[in-house]
Amino acid sequence: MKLVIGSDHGAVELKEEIKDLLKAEFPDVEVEDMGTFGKESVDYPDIAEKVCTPVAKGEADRGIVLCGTGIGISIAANKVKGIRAALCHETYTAKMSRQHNNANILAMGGRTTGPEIAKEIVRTWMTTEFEGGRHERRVNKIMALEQK
Ligand SMILES: O=C(CO)[C@H](O)[C@H](O)[C@H](O)COP(=O)(O)O
Repeated sequence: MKLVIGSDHGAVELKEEIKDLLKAEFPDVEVEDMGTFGKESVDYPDIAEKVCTPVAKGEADRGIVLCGTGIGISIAANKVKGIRAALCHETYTAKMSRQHNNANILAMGGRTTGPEIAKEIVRTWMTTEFEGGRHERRVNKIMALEQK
């Protein structure tokens, strides 16, 4: 699996924690960091675009986007055709976002979610599969909205 990750200046430290977790616990996952790489202020829609474009094109399988709250970057991510971004603050939502929504982008907030909770969310999100069935019909309807 290839995973792309990115954050604005509000979650650079959390991005590093998550990259360390992925390296340690998911060594087979290829991780590409799309920035940002410092504390200088950047605009989260630019980061959302950098992460979501390769996922939407099928060049990466999944992505993780981070900003201060996760709100702005998840809104931006969901504007990219083909993206289903889920903003998660705890593991139940992360699990459901995979089982029911087949989320291909996980969003979290570096100013709202502590690193240990965030790591649990990532573990859950990375290891939960889409259930299909009735959920596939609904996900297909979500994707059809992009054509209207
Ligand atoms: O978009 C956001 C909120 O929806 C993110 O939290 C941003 O990181 C935040 O808005 C950035 O704020 P800053 O005051 O420019 O650091």
